[in-house]
Amino acid sequence: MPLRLVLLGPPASGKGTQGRRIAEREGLAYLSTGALLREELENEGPIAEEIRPVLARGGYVADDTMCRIMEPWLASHESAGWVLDGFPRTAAQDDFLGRWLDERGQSVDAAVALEVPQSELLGRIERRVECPQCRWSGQKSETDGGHCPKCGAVAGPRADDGRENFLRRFDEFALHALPVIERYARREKLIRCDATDDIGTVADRLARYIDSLSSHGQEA
Ligand SMILES: Nc1ncnc2c1ncn2[C@@H]1O[C@H](COP(=O)(O)OP(=O)(O)O)[C@@H](O)[C@H]1O
Repeated sequence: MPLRLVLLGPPASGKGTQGRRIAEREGLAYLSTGALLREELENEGPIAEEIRPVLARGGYVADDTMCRIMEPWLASHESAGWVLDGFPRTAAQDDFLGRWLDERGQSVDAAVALEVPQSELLGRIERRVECPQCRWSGQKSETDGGHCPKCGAVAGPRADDGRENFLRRFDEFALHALPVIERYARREKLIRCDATDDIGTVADRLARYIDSLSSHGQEA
């Protein structure tokens, strides 16, 4: 059975960095909804006007819109394993995902909650850059003199990574996404992972959790 994972955690907790590593290691597809939305903005796609003010103020995009975006992606990855970074972020999105998978006899195998104190997150946000070409994202210190380590394009700060925007996103996380984390805890599908250490240490920790998932069902 392909592995289906969701990554949960506050802004800058490392969902993108760790999500890509997990996907690469396990041979899974990876989707960042945040990157998808930023691409939509840059390409002036059909929902660009709707989402522009929402992203600018650090709010969450409407559930209906998010589910409409997710449906074709899920459909085109129906028989694949995947790592979702940024979805579901609300109870309604979690209901949608659960229904969609259930109709196909599938389910989320585990949710990984990356835990980092808020004081550390703010520092990470201030140092974060993203590549406009391949959407690699990481700390400025990981770039090659400002160039993306993956494709070489010039990486720069995200427009939504100011302090005020971060604080609003953090509030949205506490209000909407924490209850989703609690849902997975009640379903006994939650892996809580201390994500304060360096990238390699957190990646090794996650790899151990995921290995034990694959070999013992959900008993990680
Ligand atoms: N599932 C979602 N539901 C609502 N809004 C979303 C969702 N995924 C992404 N977004 C929007 O995209 C923004 C950026 O997301 P992301 O790149 O994951 O950054 P972060 O996790 O640092 O907030 C969010 O602040 C929100 O406005």
